[in-house]
Amino acid sequence: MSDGQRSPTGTGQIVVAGLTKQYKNVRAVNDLSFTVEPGRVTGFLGPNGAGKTTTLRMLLNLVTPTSGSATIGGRRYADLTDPLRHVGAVLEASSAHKGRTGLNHLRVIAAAAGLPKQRADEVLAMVGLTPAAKRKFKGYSLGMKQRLGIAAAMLGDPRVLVLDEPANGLDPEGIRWMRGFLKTLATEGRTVLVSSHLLSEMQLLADDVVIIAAGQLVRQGPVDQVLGSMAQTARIRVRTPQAAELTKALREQAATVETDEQGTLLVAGVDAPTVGRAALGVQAELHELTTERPDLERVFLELTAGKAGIR
Ligand SMILES: Nc1ncnc2c1ncn2[C@@H]1O[C@H](COP(=O)(O)OP(=O)(O)OP(=O)(O)O)[C@@H](O)[C@H]1O
Repeated sequence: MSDGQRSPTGTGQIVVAGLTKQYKNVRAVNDLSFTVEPGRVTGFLGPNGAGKTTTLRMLLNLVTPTSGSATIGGRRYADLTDPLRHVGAVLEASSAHKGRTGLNHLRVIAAAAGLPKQRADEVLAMVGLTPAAKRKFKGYSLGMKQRLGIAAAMLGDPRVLVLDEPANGLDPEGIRWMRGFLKTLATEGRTVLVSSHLLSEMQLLADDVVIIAAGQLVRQGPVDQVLGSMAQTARIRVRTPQAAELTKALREQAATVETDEQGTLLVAGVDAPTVGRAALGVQAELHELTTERPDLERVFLELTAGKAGIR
Protein backbone atom coordinates (compact mmCIF):
# COMPACT_ATOMS: atom_id res chain seq x y z
CA MET A 1 0.00 0.00 0.00
CA SER A 2 1.44 3.36 -0.95
CA ASP A 3 1.58 6.25 1.50
CA GLY A 4 -0.96 8.04 -0.63
CA GLN A 5 -3.46 5.22 -0.17
CA ARG A 6 -2.91 4.92 3.56
CA SER A 7 -3.40 8.62 4.06
CA PRO A 8 -5.46 10.04 1.21
CA THR A 9 -5.42 13.51 2.74
CA GLY A 10 -1.60 13.49 2.93
CA THR A 11 -0.37 16.14 5.31
CA GLY A 12 -3.87 17.62 5.48
CA GLN A 13 -2.85 20.87 3.86
CA ILE A 14 -5.73 22.66 2.14
CA VAL A 15 -4.90 24.46 -1.10
CA VAL A 16 -7.41 26.76 -2.73
CA ALA A 17 -6.19 27.85 -6.18
CA GLY A 18 -7.89 30.32 -8.48
CA LEU A 19 -11.27 29.29 -7.12
CA THR A 20 -14.22 31.06 -8.74
CA LYS A 21 -17.98 30.65 -8.44
CA GLN A 22 -20.24 32.59 -10.74
CA TYR A 23 -23.94 32.44 -9.98
CA LYS A 24 -26.29 33.99 -12.49
CA ASN A 25 -25.71 37.59 -11.52
CA VAL A 26 -23.26 37.24 -8.69
CA ARG A 27 -19.59 36.30 -8.66
CA ALA A 28 -19.68 34.86 -5.14
CA VAL A 29 -16.00 33.82 -5.21
CA ASN A 30 -13.52 35.47 -7.54
CA ASP A 31 -10.14 33.89 -8.38
CA LEU A 32 -9.47 33.06 -4.73
CA SER A 33 -6.20 31.41 -3.67
CA PHE A 34 -4.93 30.58 -0.19
CA THR A 35 -3.46 27.70 1.80
CA VAL A 36 -4.36 26.27 5.20
CA GLU A 37 -1.65 24.47 7.15
CA PRO A 38 -1.96 21.42 9.40
CA GLY A 39 -1.24 21.82 13.10
CA ARG A 40 -2.77 25.29 13.15
CA VAL A 41 -6.17 26.89 13.59
CA THR A 42 -6.94 29.08 10.59
CA GLY A 43 -9.66 31.71 10.86
CA PHE A 44 -11.57 32.36 7.64
CA LEU A 45 -12.93 35.88 7.86
CA GLY A 46 -14.97 38.22 5.71
CA PRO A 47 -17.95 40.55 5.86
CA ASN A 48 -21.43 39.08 5.34
CA GLY A 49 -21.79 37.85 1.79
CA ALA A 50 -18.02 37.82 1.20
CA GLY A 51 -18.14 34.26 -0.11
CA LYS A 52 -16.97 32.23 2.90
CA THR A 53 -19.76 29.68 2.87
CA THR A 54 -19.58 29.27 -0.90
CA THR A 55 -15.82 28.65 -0.63
CA LEU A 56 -16.27 26.03 2.10
CA ARG A 57 -19.04 24.36 0.13
CA MET A 58 -16.79 24.15 -2.93
CA LEU A 59 -14.03 22.67 -0.76
CA LEU A 60 -16.48 20.00 0.40
CA ASN A 61 -17.85 19.28 -3.07
CA LEU A 62 -21.31 20.63 -2.24
CA VAL A 63 -21.05 23.36 -4.87
CA THR A 64 -19.28 22.96 -8.21
CA PRO A 65 -16.66 25.64 -8.91
CA THR A 66 -16.95 27.65 -12.11
CA SER A 67 -13.16 27.43 -12.32
CA GLY A 68 -10.14 26.79 -10.12
CA SER A 69 -9.69 24.07 -7.55
CA ALA A 70 -9.76 23.29 -3.84
CA THR A 71 -7.80 20.30 -2.59
CA ILE A 72 -7.14 18.61 0.73
CA GLY A 73 -3.75 16.94 0.92
CA GLY A 74 -3.54 17.26 -2.85
CA ARG A 75 -6.91 15.62 -3.56
CA ARG A 76 -10.30 17.01 -4.33
CA TYR A 77 -12.91 16.06 -1.73
CA ALA A 78 -14.86 14.25 -4.45
CA ASP A 79 -11.87 11.95 -5.03
CA LEU A 80 -11.58 10.85 -1.38
CA THR A 81 -12.81 7.37 -0.67
CA ASP A 82 -14.41 7.29 2.75
CA PRO A 83 -14.30 11.10 3.21
CA LEU A 84 -15.76 11.02 6.75
CA ARG A 85 -12.55 9.39 7.96
CA HIS A 86 -10.47 12.23 6.56
CA VAL A 87 -12.49 15.42 6.64
CA GLY A 88 -14.98 16.46 9.32
CA ALA A 89 -17.30 19.32 8.46
CA VAL A 90 -19.82 21.39 10.39
CA LEU A 91 -21.56 23.71 7.99
CA GLU A 92 -24.59 24.76 10.02
CA ALA A 93 -26.12 23.87 13.37
CA SER A 94 -26.66 20.19 12.90
CA SER A 95 -30.07 19.02 11.91
CA ALA A 96 -31.28 15.63 13.02
CA HIS A 97 -34.47 13.65 13.24
CA LYS A 98 -36.36 15.56 15.95
CA GLY A 99 -37.50 12.49 17.90
CA ARG A 100 -34.08 10.85 17.86
CA THR A 101 -31.71 11.15 20.80
CA GLY A 102 -28.31 12.76 20.33
CA LEU A 103 -26.62 9.39 20.82
CA ASN A 104 -28.85 7.61 18.31
CA HIS A 105 -28.28 10.39 15.78
CA LEU A 106 -24.54 9.74 16.00
CA ARG A 107 -24.99 5.96 15.92
CA VAL A 108 -26.95 6.21 12.67
CA ILE A 109 -24.17 8.25 11.05
CA ALA A 110 -21.49 5.93 12.44
CA ALA A 111 -23.31 2.85 11.11
CA ALA A 112 -23.74 4.43 7.66
CA ALA A 113 -20.03 5.19 7.54
CA GLY A 114 -19.06 1.72 8.74
CA LEU A 115 -17.66 3.03 12.01
CA PRO A 116 -17.93 1.10 15.30
CA LYS A 117 -20.99 1.86 17.44
CA GLN A 118 -18.97 2.91 20.50
CA ARG A 119 -17.42 5.70 18.49
CA ALA A 120 -20.73 7.56 18.93
CA ASP A 121 -20.34 7.41 22.73
CA GLU A 122 -16.72 8.53 22.47
CA VAL A 123 -17.41 11.64 20.40
CA LEU A 124 -20.42 12.53 22.53
CA ALA A 125 -18.15 12.51 25.59
CA MET A 126 -15.54 14.51 23.65
CA VAL A 127 -17.98 17.40 23.22
CA GLY A 128 -19.37 17.15 26.77
CA LEU A 129 -22.82 15.93 25.76
CA THR A 130 -22.84 12.58 27.59
CA PRO A 131 -25.39 13.84 30.15
CA ALA A 132 -27.74 14.68 27.23
CA ALA A 133 -27.09 11.42 25.33
CA LYS A 134 -30.59 10.06 25.86
CA ARG A 135 -32.41 13.36 25.39
CA LYS A 136 -34.33 13.96 22.20
CA PHE A 137 -32.76 16.27 19.64
CA LYS A 138 -35.83 18.54 19.59
CA GLY A 139 -35.05 19.52 23.20
CA TYR A 140 -31.45 20.50 22.43
CA SER A 141 -30.43 24.16 22.70
CA LEU A 142 -28.64 25.77 19.76
CA GLY A 143 -25.37 25.39 21.65
CA MET A 144 -26.02 21.68 22.17
CA LYS A 145 -26.85 21.29 18.49
CA GLN A 146 -23.52 22.93 17.64
CA ARG A 147 -21.72 20.47 19.91
CA LEU A 148 -23.60 17.56 18.36
CA GLY A 149 -22.57 18.77 14.92
CA ILE A 150 -18.95 18.79 16.02
CA ALA A 151 -19.34 15.33 17.55
CA ALA A 152 -20.66 14.05 14.21
CA ALA A 153 -17.71 15.65 12.41
CA MET A 154 -15.30 13.87 14.78
CA LEU A 155 -16.81 10.41 14.26
CA GLY A 156 -14.28 9.37 11.64
CA ASP A 157 -11.34 10.82 13.62
CA PRO A 158 -10.57 13.13 10.68
CA ARG A 159 -7.28 14.83 10.10
CA VAL A 160 -9.00 17.93 8.69
CA LEU A 161 -11.83 19.90 10.32
CA VAL A 162 -13.88 22.52 8.47
CA LEU A 163 -16.35 24.56 10.50
CA ASP A 164 -18.66 27.36 9.36
CA GLU A 165 -19.43 29.79 12.20
CA PRO A 166 -19.25 27.14 14.95
CA ALA A 167 -19.54 29.69 17.75
CA ASN A 168 -23.04 30.74 16.63
CA GLY A 169 -25.50 30.24 19.43
CA LEU A 170 -22.89 29.36 22.04
CA ASP A 171 -22.82 31.15 25.37
CA PRO A 172 -19.49 32.49 26.72
CA GLU A 173 -18.77 29.19 28.47
CA GLY A 174 -19.54 27.29 25.26
CA ILE A 175 -17.26 29.60 23.29
CA ARG A 176 -14.44 29.04 25.76
CA TRP A 177 -14.96 25.30 25.48
CA MET A 178 -14.93 25.49 21.66
CA ARG A 179 -11.70 27.50 21.70
CA GLY A 180 -9.94 24.91 23.87
CA PHE A 181 -11.35 22.04 21.83
CA LEU A 182 -10.24 23.40 18.45
CA LYS A 183 -6.81 24.42 19.74
CA THR A 184 -6.28 20.89 21.06
CA LEU A 185 -7.22 19.39 17.69
CA ALA A 186 -4.64 21.62 16.01
CA THR A 187 -2.02 20.69 18.60
CA GLU A 188 -2.62 17.07 17.63
CA GLY A 189 -1.50 18.01 14.13
CA ARG A 190 -4.92 18.36 12.54
CA THR A 191 -5.88 21.06 10.09
CA VAL A 192 -8.62 23.29 11.52
CA LEU A 193 -10.33 25.80 9.23
CA VAL A 194 -13.03 27.85 10.90
CA SER A 195 -15.06 30.69 9.47
CA SER A 196 -16.26 33.36 11.83
CA HIS A 197 -17.36 36.95 12.11
CA LEU A 198 -16.39 37.10 15.79
CA LEU A 199 -13.09 38.86 15.33
CA SER A 200 -12.15 39.25 18.99
CA GLU A 201 -12.74 35.51 19.38
CA MET A 202 -10.60 34.79 16.32
CA GLN A 203 -7.78 36.83 17.78
CA LEU A 204 -7.81 34.45 20.77
CA LEU A 205 -8.29 31.29 18.75
CA ALA A 206 -6.61 31.49 15.36
CA ASP A 207 -2.93 31.01 14.56
CA ASP A 208 -3.45 32.13 10.97
CA VAL A 209 -6.13 34.17 9.25
CA VAL A 210 -7.44 34.30 5.71
CA ILE A 211 -9.43 37.49 5.12
CA ILE A 212 -11.67 37.81 2.07
CA ALA A 213 -14.04 40.50 0.84
CA ALA A 214 -16.28 40.53 -2.22
CA GLY A 215 -15.10 37.03 -3.10
CA GLN A 216 -11.42 37.97 -3.22
CA LEU A 217 -8.43 37.47 -0.96
CA VAL A 218 -7.55 40.55 1.06
CA ARG A 219 -4.84 39.19 3.36
CA GLN A 220 -3.55 35.89 4.68
CA GLY A 221 -0.89 34.98 7.20
CA PRO A 222 -0.17 34.41 10.87
CA VAL A 223 -2.42 36.59 13.05
CA ASP A 224 0.59 38.35 14.59
CA GLN A 225 1.98 39.18 11.18
CA VAL A 226 -1.33 40.49 9.88
CA LEU A 227 -1.67 42.67 12.99
CA GLY A 228 2.00 43.69 12.76
CA SER A 229 1.62 44.77 9.14
CA MET A 230 -0.83 47.37 10.37
CA ALA A 231 1.46 48.64 13.14
CA GLN A 232 1.80 51.98 11.40
CA THR A 233 -1.84 52.54 12.24
CA ALA A 234 -1.18 52.10 15.96
CA ARG A 235 -2.69 54.89 18.00
CA ILE A 236 -1.29 56.54 21.05
CA ARG A 237 -3.59 57.51 23.90
CA VAL A 238 -2.52 60.61 25.79
CA ARG A 239 -4.15 62.23 28.82
CA THR A 240 -2.89 65.65 29.85
CA PRO A 241 -4.38 68.81 31.39
CA GLN A 242 -2.55 70.74 28.62
CA ALA A 243 -4.45 69.00 25.80
CA ALA A 244 -4.84 72.06 23.59
CA GLU A 245 -1.12 72.96 23.69
CA LEU A 246 -0.03 69.39 23.03
CA THR A 247 -2.54 68.93 20.20
CA LYS A 248 -1.16 72.04 18.50
CA ALA A 249 2.44 70.88 18.90
CA LEU A 250 1.63 67.40 17.56
CA ARG A 251 -0.28 68.72 14.56
CA GLU A 252 2.76 70.80 13.67
CA GLN A 253 4.56 67.46 13.37
CA ALA A 254 1.92 66.18 10.97
CA ALA A 255 0.31 63.91 13.57
CA THR A 256 -3.42 63.25 13.42
CA VAL A 257 -5.02 64.08 16.75
CA GLU A 258 -8.57 63.28 17.78
CA THR A 259 -10.17 63.74 21.18
CA ASP A 260 -12.60 61.20 22.68
CA GLU A 261 -15.52 61.97 25.01
CA GLN A 262 -13.30 61.80 28.09
CA GLY A 263 -10.89 64.34 26.62
CA THR A 264 -8.22 61.71 25.92
CA LEU A 265 -6.11 62.50 22.87
CA LEU A 266 -5.90 59.74 20.23
CA VAL A 267 -2.75 60.38 18.26
CA ALA A 268 -1.81 58.68 14.99
CA GLY A 269 1.03 59.14 12.52
CA VAL A 270 3.86 59.57 15.05
CA ASP A 271 5.45 57.22 17.58
CA ALA A 272 5.36 57.39 21.39
CA PRO A 273 8.83 59.02 21.83
CA THR A 274 7.77 61.79 19.44
CA VAL A 275 4.67 62.42 21.55
CA GLY A 276 6.82 62.43 24.72
CA ARG A 277 9.24 64.98 23.27
CA ALA A 278 6.38 67.18 22.04
CA ALA A 279 4.89 67.07 25.55
CA LEU A 280 8.22 68.09 27.07
CA GLY A 281 8.48 70.94 24.56
CA VAL A 282 5.17 72.47 25.66
CA GLN A 283 5.65 71.49 29.32
CA ALA A 284 2.56 69.29 29.28
CA GLU A 285 2.02 67.13 32.35
CA LEU A 286 1.30 63.56 31.17
CA HIS A 287 -1.22 61.40 33.01
CA GLU A 288 -1.18 58.66 30.40
CA LEU A 289 0.87 57.76 27.33
CA THR A 290 -0.15 54.39 25.89
CA THR A 291 0.44 52.81 22.51
CA GLU A 292 -2.71 50.97 21.45
CA ARG A 293 -1.88 47.89 19.40
CA PRO A 294 -4.35 47.43 16.55
CA ASP A 295 -6.70 44.52 17.19
CA LEU A 296 -8.13 42.18 14.59
CA GLU A 297 -11.40 44.09 14.61
CA ARG A 298 -9.75 47.33 13.53
CA VAL A 299 -7.41 45.67 11.04
CA PHE A 300 -10.32 43.79 9.51
CA LEU A 301 -12.39 46.95 9.13
CA GLU A 302 -9.50 48.81 7.54
CA LEU A 303 -8.64 45.98 5.16
CA THR A 304 -12.20 45.40 4.01
CA ALA A 305 -13.31 49.04 3.99
CA GLY A 306 -14.97 49.93 0.72
CA LYS A 307 -15.07 46.28 -0.34
CA ALA A 308 -18.66 45.51 0.40
CA GLY A 309 -19.26 41.86 1.05
CA ILE A 310 -22.89 41.91 0.08
CA ARG A 311 -23.43 42.17 -3.63
N1 LIG B 1 -27.09 29.53 -4.56
C1 LIG B 1 -26.83 30.83 -4.77
N2 LIG B 1 -27.36 31.48 -5.82
C2 LIG B 1 -27.11 32.78 -6.06
N3 LIG B 1 -26.31 33.55 -5.28
C3 LIG B 1 -25.75 32.97 -4.21
C4 LIG B 1 -25.97 31.58 -3.89
N4 LIG B 1 -25.27 31.30 -2.76
C5 LIG B 1 -24.64 32.43 -2.39
N5 LIG B 1 -24.93 33.43 -3.26
C6 LIG B 1 -24.42 34.81 -3.18
O1 LIG B 1 -23.00 34.74 -3.18
C7 LIG B 1 -22.46 35.72 -2.30
C8 LIG B 1 -21.57 35.06 -1.27
O2 LIG B 1 -22.38 34.32 -0.36
P1 LIG B 1 -21.80 33.44 0.84
O3 LIG B 1 -22.97 32.84 1.55
O4 LIG B 1 -20.77 32.52 0.31
O5 LIG B 1 -21.08 34.53 1.73
P2 LIG B 1 -20.61 34.44 3.25
O6 LIG B 1 -19.31 35.12 3.31
O7 LIG B 1 -20.67 33.04 3.72
O8 LIG B 1 -21.70 35.30 3.96
P3 LIG B 1 -22.41 35.12 5.41
O9 LIG B 1 -21.35 35.40 6.41
O10 LIG B 1 -23.47 36.16 5.36
O11 LIG B 1 -22.93 33.71 5.43
C9 LIG B 1 -23.64 36.48 -1.73
O12 LIG B 1 -23.85 37.62 -2.51
C10 LIG B 1 -24.78 35.50 -1.88
O13 LIG B 1 -26.00 36.18 -2.00
